[in-house]
Amino acid sequence: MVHHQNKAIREGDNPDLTAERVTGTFDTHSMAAQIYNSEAHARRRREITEIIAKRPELHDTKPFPFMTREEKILESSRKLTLITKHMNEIIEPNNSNEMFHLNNEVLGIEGHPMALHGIMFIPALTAQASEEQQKKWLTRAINREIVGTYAQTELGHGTNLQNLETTATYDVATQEFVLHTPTITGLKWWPGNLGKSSNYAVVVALMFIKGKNYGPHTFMVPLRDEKTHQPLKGITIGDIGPKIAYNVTDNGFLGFDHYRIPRTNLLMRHTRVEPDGTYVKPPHAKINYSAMVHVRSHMITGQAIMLSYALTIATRYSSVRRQGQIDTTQPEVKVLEYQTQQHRLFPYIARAYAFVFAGAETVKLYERVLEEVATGNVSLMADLHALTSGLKSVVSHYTAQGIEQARMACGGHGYSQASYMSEIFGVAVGGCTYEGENMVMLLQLARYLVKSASLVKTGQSSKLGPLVAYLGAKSDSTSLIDRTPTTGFAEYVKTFQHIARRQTLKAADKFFGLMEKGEKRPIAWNKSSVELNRASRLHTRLYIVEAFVRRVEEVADPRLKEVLTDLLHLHVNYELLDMSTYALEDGFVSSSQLDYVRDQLYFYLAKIRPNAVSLVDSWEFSDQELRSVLGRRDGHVYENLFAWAKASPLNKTDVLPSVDKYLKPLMESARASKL
Ligand SMILES: CCCCC/C=C\C/C=C\C/C=C\CCC(=O)SCCNC(=O)CCNC(=O)[C@H](O)C(C)(C)COP(=O)(O)OP(=O)(O)OC[C@H]1O[C@@H](n2cnc3c(N)ncnc32)[C@H](O)[C@@H]1OP(=O)(O)O
Ligand SMILES: Cc1cc2nc3c(=O)[nH]c(=O)nc-3n(C[C@H](O)[C@H](O)[C@H](O)COP(=O)(O)OP(=O)(O)OC[C@H]3O[C@@H](n4cnc5c(N)ncnc54)[C@H](O)[C@@H]3O)c2cc1C
Repeated sequence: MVHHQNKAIREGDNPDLTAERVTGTFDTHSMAAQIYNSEAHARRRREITEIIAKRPELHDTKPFPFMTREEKILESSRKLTLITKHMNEIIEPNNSNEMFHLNNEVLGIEGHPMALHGIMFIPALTAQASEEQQKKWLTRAINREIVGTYAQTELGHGTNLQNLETTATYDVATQEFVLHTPTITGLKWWPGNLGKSSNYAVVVALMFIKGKNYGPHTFMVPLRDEKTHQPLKGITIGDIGPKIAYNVTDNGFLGFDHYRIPRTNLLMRHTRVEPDGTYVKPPHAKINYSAMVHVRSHMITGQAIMLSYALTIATRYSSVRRQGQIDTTQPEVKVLEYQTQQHRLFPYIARAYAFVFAGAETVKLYERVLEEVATGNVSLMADLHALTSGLKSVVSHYTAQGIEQARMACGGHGYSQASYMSEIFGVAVGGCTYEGENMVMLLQLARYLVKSASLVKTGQSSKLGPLVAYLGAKSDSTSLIDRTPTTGFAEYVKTFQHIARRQTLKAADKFFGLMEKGEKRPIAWNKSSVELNRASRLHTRLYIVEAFVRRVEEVADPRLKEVLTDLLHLHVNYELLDMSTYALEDGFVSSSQLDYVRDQLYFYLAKIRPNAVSLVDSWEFSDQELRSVLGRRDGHVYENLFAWAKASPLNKTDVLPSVDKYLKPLMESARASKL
């Protein structure tokens, strides 16, 4: 038996797809270890996939697109119950990476009744509840004795937390907080699983003590009776209705009518209210925003995975779809042979790898900050906030763009729900909004960049943190791309640094200049905000390139290193062309240098071509996880598209009741009137 580098090869597969896999130059299991950050985890993912494959009760009973929302929620609850019961037979206890994979395989990306329980409720309790409170609630939450969510956003306010309307007013006499929703716009609106599933929530409300507003604080709030699941008195609660996607999750609304909770339900790890109403300040004003930072840190990887779903589907399908000829004397080609198709897909494959490498670094930094904050050291919170704000915005933006490109690359069949592209897009694009609207989060990073620019301008560059140290460096007068015998990545990094530095300093100049001319700070900020956000994007894209370079430098296996180096070449050339306006503006890069960059790009599209399928196979998504007829591992697309269509609920009968009721009489009366 021949041992291929690509471990997805099986007998009986579509030969067009097998031919792609045979040309792969690297071991896909080893690449999976890069993607998932360790050989052990990549192996465990495969083991979990195998266990699930052998348990039909954990499989979808029919394709998701054929289910109603209610059916999907029922089906998801059934499987959630099973995996809760058999968790220890499938994954290692409390291993969040394994849990993430188990959920994606069994429950899928459309959410489930305990999605927010794991993503935000438990992280909020872990970071913000005191030890005593954790003893009371955290263990019960981890055991799934109670189900919770994170209720912050309201109908009228999501971004501007200072103007939330839900109030928590301390009553010294009873030592209780009184939660109240004063208006319709003060209703909590959007929290995942709030509508129907959760019986508790970490609620964010403005805290008032003796008439003074202390701003947003987090409270543990019971919402429903633990036995009957009926809403408790004083609570109005429900589902907000269907969304673009993610409809298995019951995003909800919630109102309070003078609803009382004990003083000790204020989450008190970092902040306290004494029985007499004395307020004890936290060590950092935004310490209670930790659940948001948790999601922002982890969603970089989550987004990379969704982008890779779409790219896996489109790249496999492009290898079995034959349409048209390049050489008219030859048979029809696989659509992946077209340079335009490669240009549509391969730069996004490179981005998906870049994002997952950046995501791994972010999670590491997050874990470090979490540990430090637990001991009272808040020094890295601002850096983490700036980094994750930029990354969540840039990565979710390009993920959505990439998924849409992948859908279009599948032609007509990409528009069918059999491709699953619309759901992947719908779920992923939510990431541009949740956890901070992208523009808003870029502006958060811009605050950090402007402060850093001030240090540079006042000769204090030595005080710059490592993520922005390049802002204080001196630039070469022109880029050395194509001017040195072997143009390496260092030249590209220097060019990206130059572009990001120039835009940051320019945007900061504009902002400070407007203030010097007499504009008030917030007005000057608003008038500079498009330029500021450009700086934030460039800074973040520089970080992503650097993370990619760091990873490639670490790789020892020469075959992996070669293909990852090819991907990195593709990435830096594509990125530079995409931001060439900035590079051309001050003549740092000339148009002849851009011609070189373009040639490099085409060279690497062609070089990557034989490895394209192996690069997407390396993500090791099972068919169950992808839920896409077009993206099937075996490449047998056409017969399965036909089977899928035949299974459509509309095809259960030959004549629909709507035809009997309306169309037949309509046609009959039209015919009769002609007589
Ligand atoms: C785990 C796996 C994940 C995979 C995910 C997969 C699928 C997920 C599916 C579904 C979605 C799941 C969850 C979504 C849940 C939500 O959406 S929860 C709601 C999220 N809401 C937001 O993100 C709101 C956005 N707004 C804000 O964060 C804040 O309002 C703000 C814009 C940051 C401003 O805050 P405010 O208190 O008004 O700030 P102020 O102007 O007073 O001060 C600004 C200074 O504060 C610093 N700062 C802000 N935040 C932080 C922070 N977190 N850490 C450190 N510092 C922070 C900021 O830098 C400013 O500092 P200056 O020094 O003054 O510049
Ligand atoms: C799928 C999904 C799941 C969610 N899950 C949860 C959840 O579990 N819990 C929860 O509490 N919330 C949740 N949310 C809510 C989400 O966090 C908010 O919708 C998000 O933070 C954006 O806030 P907003 O809706 O108020 O947008 P808005 O702030 O109203 O944004 C509208 C526009 O105004 C702009 N804008 C607003 N403020 C500024 C500013 N200061 N400067 C410049 N431009 C600005 C924005 O850029 C945007 O273009 C979820 C949302 C979605 C879509």
